[in-house]
Amino acid sequence: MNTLHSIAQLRAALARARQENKRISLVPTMGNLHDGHIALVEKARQRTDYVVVSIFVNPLQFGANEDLDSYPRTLAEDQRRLLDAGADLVFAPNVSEMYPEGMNGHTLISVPVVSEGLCGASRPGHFDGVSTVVSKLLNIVQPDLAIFGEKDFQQLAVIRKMSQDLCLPVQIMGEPIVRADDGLALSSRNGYLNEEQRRSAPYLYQTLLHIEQQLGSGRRDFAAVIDEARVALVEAGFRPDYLDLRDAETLQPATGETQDIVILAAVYLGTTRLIDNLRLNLA
Ligand SMILES: Nc1ncnc2c1ncn2[C@@H]1O[C@H](COP(=O)(O)OP(=O)(O)OP(=O)(O)O)[C@@H](O)[C@H]1O
Ligand SMILES: CC(C)(CO)[C@@H](O)C(=O)[O-]
Ligand code: BAL
Repeated sequence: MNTLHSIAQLRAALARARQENKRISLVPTMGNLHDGHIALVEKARQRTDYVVVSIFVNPLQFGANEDLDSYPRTLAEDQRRLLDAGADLVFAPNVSEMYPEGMNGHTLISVPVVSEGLCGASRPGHFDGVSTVVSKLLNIVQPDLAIFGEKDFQQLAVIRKMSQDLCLPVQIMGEPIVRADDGLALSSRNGYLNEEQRRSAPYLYQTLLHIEQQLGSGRRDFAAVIDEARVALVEAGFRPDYLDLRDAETLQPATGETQDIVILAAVYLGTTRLIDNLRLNLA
């Protein structure tokens, strides 16, 4: 397994794989890999012959007051995990390789509607940064398949729409959330939590399960169900950013008619922002 830092080297390596008629997949990440990332790599290995994992902490998707500088960068450990997981190639460019003329004035990909609201409202410009870097990575690697986690539910919806609207010749696949034994969705940012916060954190998923149970038992007063859950989160020490019921396909607010629902949440625990979601069918 090679780690390459330049686009030119990567393209040369991929040309060789293509000559051998290999089907290529891409798993885009920001590194600090955990079992959630490894599940994506394993799916990529099952589906394709040649797995590329990108590791790039993309400054374009971070807001001015966010954790770009403190985001964990653990390339050596990530390489060990990817070797064990059977990845073929790691692409770990630095910022100047991806943005040689800087980020000011760089072309932006902006996906309307689906990137507005939720994380898009709390993190202005975030999804333009994600869409832009993902489209660059897809153009650089030109994979047959690209795999993303459903933990970043809105991100996956944004990437699917971008890919469809721009006729990108790639299959976009989403993979289920991998959780710790206590239910907390794995995330690099869990590493920011102190011991006490880490003990409280699974309550977020328990809250989603409770909402699912309420809806499953027939409640349709969505606003009240959400308000009760929000109060419970606050009482448990969380600061909710959003907690919402959406149509899982369109991400528009769920109505009494919506069957395919996703409960979407972003909360702060101390200064750490956690996201999670749960999809359910009310048919
Ligand atoms: N627990 C998880 N289960 C499945 N996929 C995941 C999980 N966590 C992250 N992913 C996916 O891995 C890919 C890379 O995500 P990223 O490197 O940002 O990891 P992360 O742990 O979500 O980090 P962050 O804390 O920044 O959200 C994304 O497609 C993301 O949805
Ligand atoms: C898709 C991604 C790698 C783009 O930087 C990032 O948003 C992430 O890790 O989910
Ligand atoms: N996991 C999505 C990347 C981000 O939060 O910036």
